[in-house]
Amino acid sequence: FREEENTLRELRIFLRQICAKLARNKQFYMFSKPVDVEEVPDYLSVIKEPMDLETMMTKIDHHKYTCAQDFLNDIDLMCANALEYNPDRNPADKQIRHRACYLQDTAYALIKAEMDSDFEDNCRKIRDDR
Ligand SMILES: COC(=O)[C@H](Cc1ccco1)c1ccncc1
Repeated sequence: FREEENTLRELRIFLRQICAKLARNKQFYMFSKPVDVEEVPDYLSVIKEPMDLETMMTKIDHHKYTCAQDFLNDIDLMCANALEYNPDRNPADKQIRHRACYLQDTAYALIKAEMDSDFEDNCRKIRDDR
């Protein structure tokens, strides 16, 4: 219906703002584009479903997200990938894990702070009815 399309359009505009804000943050540069498999040849043998902010921006444009939780599920995936691929207790791995957790908490906080819960409930209803 037209009302549903208006709601989903508003969701896409909102999610693009969140995604752009995260991608602008210098601390999250390693999440802004796909991990370079030239640089890490074994990445795809360890991580079955890579995810990054540029890919998420494209998914918004392709109408892949019908509610904020779908978007946050990809944030969770991106974070889990970083924890899985960088598990060691050396400083580099510890820093990327910390950044992954910081990005995840920031994404949830931004969405909770700026999204009306009735709006998200409406989006979830549209998703579940589809
Ligand atoms: C989400 O980013 C990653 O998991 C890669 C893994 C990686 C290891 C070596 C090259 O890339 C990363 C990039 C930059 N700094 C830390 C780790």
